[in-house]
Amino acid sequence: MKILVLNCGSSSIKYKLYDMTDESVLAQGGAERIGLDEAFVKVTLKDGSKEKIMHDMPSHKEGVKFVLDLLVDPKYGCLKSLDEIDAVGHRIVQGGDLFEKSCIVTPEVEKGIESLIDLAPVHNKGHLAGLRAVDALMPGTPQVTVFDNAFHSTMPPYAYLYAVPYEFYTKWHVRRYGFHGTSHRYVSQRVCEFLGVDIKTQKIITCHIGNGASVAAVKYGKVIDTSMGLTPLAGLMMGSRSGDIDPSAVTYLMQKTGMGPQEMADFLNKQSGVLGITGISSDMREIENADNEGNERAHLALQMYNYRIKKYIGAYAAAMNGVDIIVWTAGVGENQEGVRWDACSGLEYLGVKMDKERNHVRSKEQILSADDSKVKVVMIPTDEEIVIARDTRDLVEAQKK
Ligand SMILES: Nc1ncnc2c1ncn2[C@@H]1O[C@H](COP(=O)(O)OP(=O)(O)O)[C@@H](O)[C@H]1O
Ligand SMILES: CC(=O)OP(=O)(O)O
Ligand SMILES: [Mg+2]
Repeated sequence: MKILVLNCGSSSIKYKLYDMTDESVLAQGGAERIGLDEAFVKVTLKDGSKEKIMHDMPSHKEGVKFVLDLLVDPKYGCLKSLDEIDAVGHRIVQGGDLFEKSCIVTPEVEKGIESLIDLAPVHNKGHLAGLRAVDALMPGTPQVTVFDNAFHSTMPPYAYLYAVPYEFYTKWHVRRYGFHGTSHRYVSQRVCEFLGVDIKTQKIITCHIGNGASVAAVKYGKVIDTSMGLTPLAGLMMGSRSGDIDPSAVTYLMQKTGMGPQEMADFLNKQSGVLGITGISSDMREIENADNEGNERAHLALQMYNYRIKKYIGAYAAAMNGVDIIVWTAGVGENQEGVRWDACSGLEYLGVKMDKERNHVRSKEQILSADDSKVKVVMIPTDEEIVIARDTRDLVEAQKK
């Protein structure tokens, strides 16, 4: 069975084509700057090298079409015909309380995802455009949606409710949902396989630190709390998102500046976080470089960023009455040793003792803590796409029966 996995962002499409007989990746790449000038696709070639192909993609429909064209291209692809693709799996960030499990796409599912656009404004619009583009270009091909909030659906009400009038929850579904669930699920399960322990006995804190970033408390295999909330804006400080902020600061600023809700939401999602503090970039590699060159705001942003991760680790150790494993994953978590080192320093009281040499590593399954550390700190490179491909295979096969 061949499965195409698509992660359609607001201006990007990441794709991976799998042969599910051995879960090998047949083709992969990513389109960027969709809807903007100078759009391009970066394709990983068979020898592992990457090539950038400039191509105008005014919308996701053209983006998906170009990705599909590349899959049947003799140089960049590996298929003779798109008919060889048995199913397409999509990452969907917000399923709200409509979707707590992966599902086969029907017109009702599409409508449900559309109704949730306001609760993941940066993400759901692109996902829907991707689903519809596949519908139009590969009619009849089964599609499966895998939701970022699904793994967090085990949180108890006392963790997911906000302390506002209860009707806000019953009428408007305002509550904590949590995101990056596919990643938190993958790394919490994988770290237990890696360490040879039973997940049902472990208290795990998973740190998914990428451009979007979140922490989850996974107790005995189930999420009991996570840092993102109603939308992916809450919790940690991120590339361009504020993370936690006093709601009064938001209403105060709206009064003072005359900004409306949409404009304010744009500021909090796109102009805040590391970008907002430094004025340099939302890309953590650039911030690390600027810090090394003595830029004070970059230094401050890193201190804020790491301090907030540390606070969530402490909070979730308290929530679980201890912690056995801390996992680091995603772009920053896998590549930036300084972030891991700072966020895990000063946690000796919890039984965390990092090993500097082991921590000097990138994107590899590896223990980062010292042998005598009570808590195992481990890096597990995330693989959201394989989880999506497996769910897609399972649902499509079950439907055939
Ligand atoms: N070698 C690297 N490759 C990719 N991202 C990296 C690397 N080192 C650091 N990063 C940082 O990781 C972040 C992107 O993480 P990623 O998990 O890809 O985010 P997202 O999936 O939310 O786009 C950026 O801030 C980037 O600077
Ligand atoms: C939910 C979320 O923040 O996703 P991403 O990290 O891909 O932006
Ligand atoms: Mg990501």
